[in-house]
Amino acid sequence: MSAAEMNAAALLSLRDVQTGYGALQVLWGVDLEVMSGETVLLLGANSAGKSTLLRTLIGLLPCWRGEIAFEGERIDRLAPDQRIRRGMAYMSELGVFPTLSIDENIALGGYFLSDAQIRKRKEQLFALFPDLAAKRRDAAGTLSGGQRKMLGIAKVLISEPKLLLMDEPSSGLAPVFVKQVIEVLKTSIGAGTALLIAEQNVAFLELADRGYLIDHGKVRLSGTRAELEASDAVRETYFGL
Ligand SMILES: Nc1ncnc2c1ncn2[C@@H]1O[C@H](COP(=O)(O)OP(=O)(O)OP(=O)(O)O)[C@@H](O)[C@H]1O
Repeated sequence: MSAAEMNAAALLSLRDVQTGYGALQVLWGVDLEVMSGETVLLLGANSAGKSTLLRTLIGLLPCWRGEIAFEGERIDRLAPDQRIRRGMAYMSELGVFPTLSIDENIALGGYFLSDAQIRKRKEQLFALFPDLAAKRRDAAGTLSGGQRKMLGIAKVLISEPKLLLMDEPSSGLAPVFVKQVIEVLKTSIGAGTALLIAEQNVAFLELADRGYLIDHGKVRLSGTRAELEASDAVRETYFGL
């Protein structure tokens, strides 16, 4: 069965995805789905393969075997920009260009939109992120770690993606900023945007409809938020219990 046939209603559907770096195989056959508007958490210990999976989904790494379908169509041979034009967006752990201004960083996220669309979306985003609006001409490198994450989020939201892939939005942040990022994601993500978030921080479970636990490049467990919260495997991975 192809990835698209597995669940025709899924926004994103993966079947037997395998990849790695040179001789090192990291993903060993991942099956996963994200439905429209859903928030899905990708949990897993260090080196489990979460970042590798997100890079493969956006096309920064080739898919060695298996299939990736987006809105029912194979995308695993498309270049990243073609995937972005179809409605995917990717926020890496770094997220922003420190030497460019806040304004320029946000505009970059919408590089394929018209100037008029960029202007309109920027004003909507600045209304959502007043801290960024106040500093819009300043270099992104002058922002605090928490504000940089907000900018990274604003930058990927400008294109109003159907699916936003986020790699560890909590990385490098103090707990107080992690809470802020979670709040911003709650309030700024529209119903039309599905999220797939790779995280080590279980606090993100509060955002999730469902999640997957990745272990050594395979899905060890999947379930609803409540099922993951109650899971011994998740507890073992995150709290060593
Ligand atoms: N550019 C690379 N070249 C070679 N090996 C890599 C590269 N990036 C990651 N790896 C290896 O791939 C494996 C999975 O790493 P990955 O970054 O996907 O894990 P992760 O689950 O995202 O972990 P973390 O939470 O620590 O980022 C690790 O063994 C890592 O050393």
